[in-house]
Amino acid sequence: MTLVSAISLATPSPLRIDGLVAAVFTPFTHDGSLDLTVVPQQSRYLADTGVHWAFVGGTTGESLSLSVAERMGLLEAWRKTNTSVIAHCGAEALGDAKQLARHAAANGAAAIAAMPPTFFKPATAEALALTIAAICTAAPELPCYYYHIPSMTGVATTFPVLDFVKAVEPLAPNFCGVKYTGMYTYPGMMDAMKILDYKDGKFEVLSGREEMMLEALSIGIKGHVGSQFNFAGDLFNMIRIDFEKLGLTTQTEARLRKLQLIAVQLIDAWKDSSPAGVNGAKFFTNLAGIPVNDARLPSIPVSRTASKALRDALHNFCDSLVHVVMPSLKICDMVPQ
Ligand SMILES: CC(=O)N[C@@H]([C@@H](O)[C@H](O)[C@H](O)CO)[C@@H](O)CC(=O)C(=O)O
Repeated sequence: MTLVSAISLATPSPLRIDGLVAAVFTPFTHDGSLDLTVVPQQSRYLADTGVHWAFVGGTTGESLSLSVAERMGLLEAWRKTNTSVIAHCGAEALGDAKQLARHAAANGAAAIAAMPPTFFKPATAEALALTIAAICTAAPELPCYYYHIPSMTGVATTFPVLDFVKAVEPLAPNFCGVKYTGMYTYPGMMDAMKILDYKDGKFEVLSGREEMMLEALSIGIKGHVGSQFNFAGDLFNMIRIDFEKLGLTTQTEARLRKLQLIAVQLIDAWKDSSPAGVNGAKFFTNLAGIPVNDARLPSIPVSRTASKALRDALHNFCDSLVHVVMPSLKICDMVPQ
C-alpha cells in the first residue's frame, strides 16, 4: 500500500447524509433511571417513518444530564439496533468528551459530534478550534462534526462558524463538518452557505432546524438533524423528497410551503403549549406509546393542563391538517383518539 493510499484510507470523509437524523430522546423510567429497554421500540418507529439515523445523546437526548457511563450505555444500546449512529461526545470536561469519543469509535458509531463546554465557554474561533480538535483527534478514525447550537451553548455567537472551520481544519484531519442549529441567529444561513462553499464543498453541513427545511434544502443541505424526527419523520421526508424530486417551482411552491407550515404547526403545538422544554416534544412520543417518559430535572414535566392542550393540539393537527396533503402520519395512527 502506498503512503498516499494509506493516508486516504486513514483520513475519514464526511458522511454526506441525504436524509433525516433523529435527535433521539433518552428514555427514562418514572423515577428518572435510564431505561435502555425502550431503545429498540424507538428504532423501529424511526424506521417505519423513514428515519435510519440517530444523533444519540444530543440536546434532545439530554446529554449533559447523563453520566459518562450512562452515555456509553445509551450508545451501545443504539448500536444493537439497525439505526446508524452519530454519537454526541460534547461534555463540560474535555477528558470526558475524549473518553466518549474513544468509546464511540470502539463501539461502531459512524461519526462523532461535539458541542463545546458551555460553562467555561471558548471565546474565540481559535479557542473553539483547539477544543473541538482535542475531541476529534481522540477518535481519528471517525468523521467528526462540530455541533453548533448557540441558543443552548451561547458559544460562537460573536464570530462566524466559518472562522472556526478554517481554524480547526489544520488541527484535526478527521474534522468533517458542522451540525448547524444556529439557523435563527445571524449570520445563520449565510454562514452555513459559506461553509458549504468553502474549498468546493470539502465540509458537510447538517441542518439542525427542521422548521427551516426548505431554506436548508435550497442552499444544498441534504442532511437534517432534529427532535421532530422522533415522531414525524414521515412528514419531513415528504418535504425533503418532494423538493428533491420536483424542485421548488411555481407548480410546487404552494404544496411545499403548505407541508412545511404543517410541520411548523406541529412544532408550535408543543413549543407554545408546553414551556417544559424537551418534555413538550417527549410528550408526543409518549402519546404514541413509546415510553420515553419525562426529561430529567431541571426540565419540569408537562402539567396536567398542558397535557390536555398538547393532546388536543395533536388531535386537531391529525384531524384537520394531515389529510390536506397526505393520507396520514404514523404519529396520528398511534395516538389514541
Ligand atoms: C434547540 C433544539 O432543541 N434544537 C433541535 C431542533 O430539532 C428543534 O427542536 C426544532 O428546531 C424546533 O425548534 C435540534 O437541533 C437539537 C439537536 O439536534 C439535538 O437535540 O441534538
